[in-house]
This record gives sequence, C-alpha cells and structure tokens, in this order.
Amino acid sequence: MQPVRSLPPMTCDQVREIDQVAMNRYQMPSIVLMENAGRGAAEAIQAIVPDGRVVILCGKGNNGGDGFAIARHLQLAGRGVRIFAIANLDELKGDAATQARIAQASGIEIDVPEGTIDSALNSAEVIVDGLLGTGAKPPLRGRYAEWVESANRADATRIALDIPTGLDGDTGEAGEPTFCAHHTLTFAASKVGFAKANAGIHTGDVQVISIGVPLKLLREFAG
Ligand SMILES: NC(=O)C1=CN([C@@H]2O[C@H](COP(=O)(O)OP(=O)(O)OC[C@H]3O[C@@H](n4cnc5c(N)ncnc54)[C@H](OP(=O)(O)O)[C@@H]3O)[C@@H](O)[C@H]2O)[C@H](O)CC1
Ligand SMILES: [K+]
Repeated sequence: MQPVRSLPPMTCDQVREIDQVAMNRYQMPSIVLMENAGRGAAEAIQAIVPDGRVVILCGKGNNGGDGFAIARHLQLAGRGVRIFAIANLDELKGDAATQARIAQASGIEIDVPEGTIDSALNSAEVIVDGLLGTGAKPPLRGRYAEWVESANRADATRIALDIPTGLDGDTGEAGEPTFCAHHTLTFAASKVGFAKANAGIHTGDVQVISIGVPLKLLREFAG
C-alpha cells in the first residue's frame, strides 16, 4: 500500500477531528501539532518569497498561534519579521498563548496596533493572514474586517494560513471582505470549499502543510 501522500479535501469539522484523534488516540500534544504547522508553513513561505520583510497578522485563536510560531522560524532563517496581534496577548488562551509568550521571549517585534495598519503594511514584502482559520464564524467581527481590507490594499505577497480569513472553508463562500491570498498554506488537508466556484480568487494556489500526524491516522481519514 502506497503511503498517503495527501488526503482528499476535507470539511473544517473533519480536519478539527484529525486534531482530536491525534491528541486523544495518538498521544500527540496539541502544541506539537501547532509547532509542526508553524515550522512547515515557515519553510513554505521561505520557498515562495525568499527575501523581504514579513508582517504576520495574528488573530485571537490557534490560527494566530500558528502565526506566532511561524515568526520564530522565519527569524531563525534570518528574515525580518514583525507581528500585528489583534488582541492583547493576555487575552490569548492555550497553545496560542504559549506560542505568543515564546515569540515575545524570542525578542520578536509584536504590536497590538490601535489605529489603522495601512501605513505599517507598506514596509511589508509579505503579509501573512493568521487571523481566522477553521474556528471562524462569519461575518467578521470587530477589527478583523478592517485588517483584511488593509491587507488587500497593500502592495505585498499575501499568504493565508489554513483558510483565507472571511472565506467559508466548507462552502467556499467569500464574505465581504475576504483576504485575497496569492498563496494559501492549509494544514493537514485541503478544504472542500477551496474547490467551489470563485474560491480560487481568495485562496490563490493552495499548498497542504503536514502537521506531523502519523501515517496510520492519515490512512484512517483517507477513505
Ligand atoms: N489539525 C489542524 O489543522 C491544526 C490547526 N491548527 C490551527 O488552528 C486553527 C483553528 O484554531 P481555533 O482557535 O479553533 O479557531 P480560529 O483561530 O480560526 O478562530 C477562533 C477565534 O476567532 C474568533 N472568531 C471566530 N469567528 C470570528 C469572526 N467572524 N470575527 C471575529 N472573531 C471571530 C473566536 O472568538 P469567539 O468570540 O467566537 O470565541 C476565537 O477567538 C486552524 O485554522 C489552524 O490554523 C493548529 O495550529 C494545529 C493543528
Ligand atoms: K487565516
């Protein structure tokens, strides 16, 4: 039997279930999955845009947690990187809080901007969308919509983590606004919504990033 190179596209709930099975039946701590996601995404960003300053937009959940982990690996690769966090770090929970603390201790520049971020984004060659992933429940609340619009206006390569913020990963429906990515780095498996009409405008080209779950688990989900 050939090893499963990549899983068929999945729903957000199915991918979240992979997380749970990996943790509960394969004893994989969730922070290990996030670290694998972050390191894999950082390596993909290096391959896509090898030079230039990277700004990572981090939301309040684990999609943001991925962003904090990515920042550390990009810094390690010698990239100029800064983080714009949409929430104060003391509002973060679980793995996202852990990754944020590690990034802070690593001396990575983390701002929680009050005003518009348009001008600050002008210095970015790459903008990474770590705002919302499989935990998003449309429509965008608070400053998420404003940040997505600012990122879409910027003259930079836009890379989405897991799901472009504003896009429904299951239906492929794009809310107003939706992050318009040139590339989407999606974790564990592609999402069924990416194949729906017009989703491609927002995902750009899609790359699946392994989160290190065992081949045996992947085979269970490969059908
Ligand atoms: N197996 C895997 O694929 C792994 C995925 N990882 C990453 O984790 C995210 C999912 O993380 P989760 O914390 O469950 O959800 P999100 O980060 O997407 O968002 C949750 C927070 O966002 C708030 N929220 C939700 N909807 C909205 C909205 N429309 N507007 C504003 N804010 C929103 C929500 O707030 P609540 O008030 O609703 O609680 C949460 O604060 C996945 O996408 C991957 O990136 C793991 O890193 C590794 C394994
Ligand atoms: K995202």
